[in-house]
Amino acid sequence: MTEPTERPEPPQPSGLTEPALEAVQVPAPGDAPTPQPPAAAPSPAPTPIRFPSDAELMDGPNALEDEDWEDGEDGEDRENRENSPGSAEGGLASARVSVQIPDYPEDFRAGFACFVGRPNAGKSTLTNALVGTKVAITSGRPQTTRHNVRGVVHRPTAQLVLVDTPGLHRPKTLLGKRLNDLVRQTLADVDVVAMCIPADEKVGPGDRFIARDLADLRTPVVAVVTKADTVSREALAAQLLAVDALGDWADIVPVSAKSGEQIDVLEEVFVGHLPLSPPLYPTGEITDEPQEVMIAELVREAALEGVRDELPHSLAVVVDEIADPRDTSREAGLVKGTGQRLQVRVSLVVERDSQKAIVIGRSGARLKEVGVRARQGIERLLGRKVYLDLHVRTAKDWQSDPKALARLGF
Ligand SMILES: Nc1nc2c(ncn2[C@@H]2O[C@H](COP(=O)(O)OP(=O)(O)OP(=O)(O)O)[C@@H](O)[C@H]2O)c(=O)[nH]1
Repeated sequence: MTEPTERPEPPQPSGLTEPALEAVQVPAPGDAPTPQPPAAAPSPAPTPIRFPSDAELMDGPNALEDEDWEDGEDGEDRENRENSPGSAEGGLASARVSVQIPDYPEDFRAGFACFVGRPNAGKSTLTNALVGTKVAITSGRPQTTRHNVRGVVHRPTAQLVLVDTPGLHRPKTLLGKRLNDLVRQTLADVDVVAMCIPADEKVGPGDRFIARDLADLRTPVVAVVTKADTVSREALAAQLLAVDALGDWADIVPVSAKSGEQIDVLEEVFVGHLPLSPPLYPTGEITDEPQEVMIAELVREAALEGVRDELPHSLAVVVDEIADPRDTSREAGLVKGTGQRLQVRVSLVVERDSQKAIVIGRSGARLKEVGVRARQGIERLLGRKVYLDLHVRTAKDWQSDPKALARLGF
């Protein structure tokens, strides 16, 4: 997976190919080109080169503004001009400039925002609401987010890259500790952090734990009171006061990702903290998560629908193989009778056999439902028909086994 804190190389704005001014070459007087006779021809007496006087140079055309000096100019013409003896242009002929006109405004801002907050605070839903499409998985079960899913919000004057993190929490397992480290690493490197606190739950020890952690951070932190639609105006006002007392915030914004209320305000607040920068992602790109991660997340989301509390922590999903029948270079390993469907093989890894039974369900009924739901999401994501093959495996206590964690991509 791409490191969440990595600032990607800004993409080349379309139509621009050379860095500004890189191509400028103004030769020194001694560099005036000397005509070379053809190798085989008898050497005529060399034409003496007269370097123009200062007055001639001042009167002559300014090579940097010379309109005739277009890229389309025929090479022969150029050579003739360069070689024309005594010409003032001969001395300055190779002076050339390429000017870049950026296709984004001068005051364009771009950068990263990161959500933190206790599990289930609404971070993934908020990411999706800001991006305007589903890029992060959500579920009613805590800790469904394991990866830094990025969504990119494109606006005419700004680009906001959202980094969704697992919730910071008191670690109980090795996985828990690694997740916390991952979050801290991310926070130090983004332009603005948003701490999510749900409107419908009292500020508690979990929030205080995170707020304390954020206090040492140099990055500005905005408090976001999520799920504002779930409470009355009075209750929301009381929650805003409680959140205000919790830390030293750059801003406090109540939002509802469900109704869309105040999402635009939050966006504006985030953009205000971003540096002046060219766009970081090409227009239209909304996430840089690898396709396989998106597929695995869709399967995990489908598998977590309606299961008991313990499972979300114990379930990992890995894409084992993606085989395309349209790829004529491969024949082996394709399932016959599935037509041109992309064949996606995925493993659902649990910690105990009892969990395996839950995921599979009676006579495989649950797994079948998971497959149908996940396949629909994957087909929407990829824009083509998919044959989805799900396998459930047990890897005993994988959350506390460093080798198993590495194999599962943590
Ligand atoms: N009514 C309402 N529910 C919301 C809102 N935002 C999120 N939820 C619900 O809250 C639950 C948790 O939302 P998520 O976005 O998965 O929360 P999260 O913070 O990403 O959770 P973790 O991945 O566990 O850290 C889901 O059931 C959402 O549907 C909102 O604005 N209004």
